[in-house]
Amino acid sequence: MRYLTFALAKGRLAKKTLEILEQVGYTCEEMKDPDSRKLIFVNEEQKIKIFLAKANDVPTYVEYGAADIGVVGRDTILEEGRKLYEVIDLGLGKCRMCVAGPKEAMELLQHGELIRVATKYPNIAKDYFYNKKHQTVEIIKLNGSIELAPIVGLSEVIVDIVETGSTLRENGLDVLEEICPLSARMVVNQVSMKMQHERITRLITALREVLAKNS
Ligand SMILES: Nc1ncnc2c1ncn2[C@@H]1O[C@H](COP(=O)(O)OP(=O)(O)OP(=O)(O)O)[C@@H](O)[C@H]1O
Ligand SMILES: O=P(O)(O)OC[C@H]1O[C@H](OP(=O)(O)OP(=O)(O)O)[C@H](O)[C@@H]1O
Repeated sequence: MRYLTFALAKGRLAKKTLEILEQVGYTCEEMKDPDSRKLIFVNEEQKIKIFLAKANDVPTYVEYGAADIGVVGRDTILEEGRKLYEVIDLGLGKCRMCVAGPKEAMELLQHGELIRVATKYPNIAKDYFYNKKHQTVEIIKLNGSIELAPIVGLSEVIVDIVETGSTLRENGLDVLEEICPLSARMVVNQVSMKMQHERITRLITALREVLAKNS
């Protein structure tokens, strides 16, 4: 039997993803060693390999077939726009993609003014403003602490993830528009879906049962 290779997003989603995989019977004890610098883990008996990668890179590994399966936030899937099958919503890491800013910026949005939008997600922001709202904006790509941008005058609004809303609140910003809900998804390489169809289908069914039991 061929190995089934998983690419998981490291960071926030990793621990819970591993717990869910464990519930469907896939385990990698070695991964639990916090001091390990090893990048890929193999379970010879179960014929699986698991590696953790930077979230943005997970769709790339899956599209090219370096991983058969990936687990990553929907934000990353939308931003990367890779060719893959999104097969299951794992319900982890629930949050929302929003346009946010100071209250006063609402008027600029409503009047379709040429505003500056700072974001870690330029493709999602472009799709939202250009295709859905037909509003011309200037997109400014940042890599973190996005909420700073309207405070220091880099942009009028931001497009970013909102979970509890505390970061916005503590910085005097508000959600101005909601773009879409987000959560972690399992994605599958298009060729693997055909070549390992039975095994992947069995995994999806087992995951559905675990998620139903957990809910
Ligand atoms: N409060 C939150 N902030 C950011 N991401 C969240 C939050 N809640 C859930 N998520 C989900 O968790 C995923 C991973 O978040 P994480 O912060 O670990 O990665 P990242 O933002 O890509 O990492 P980095 O800070 O290295 O750029 C996000 O892509 C998103 O789907
Ligand atoms: O609604 P909240 O619960 O406050 O969560 C949202 C915040 O968390 C994320 O930032 P992250 O912690 O990933 O740091 P970053 O700004 O460096 O990306 C996101 O970009 C928001 O800033």
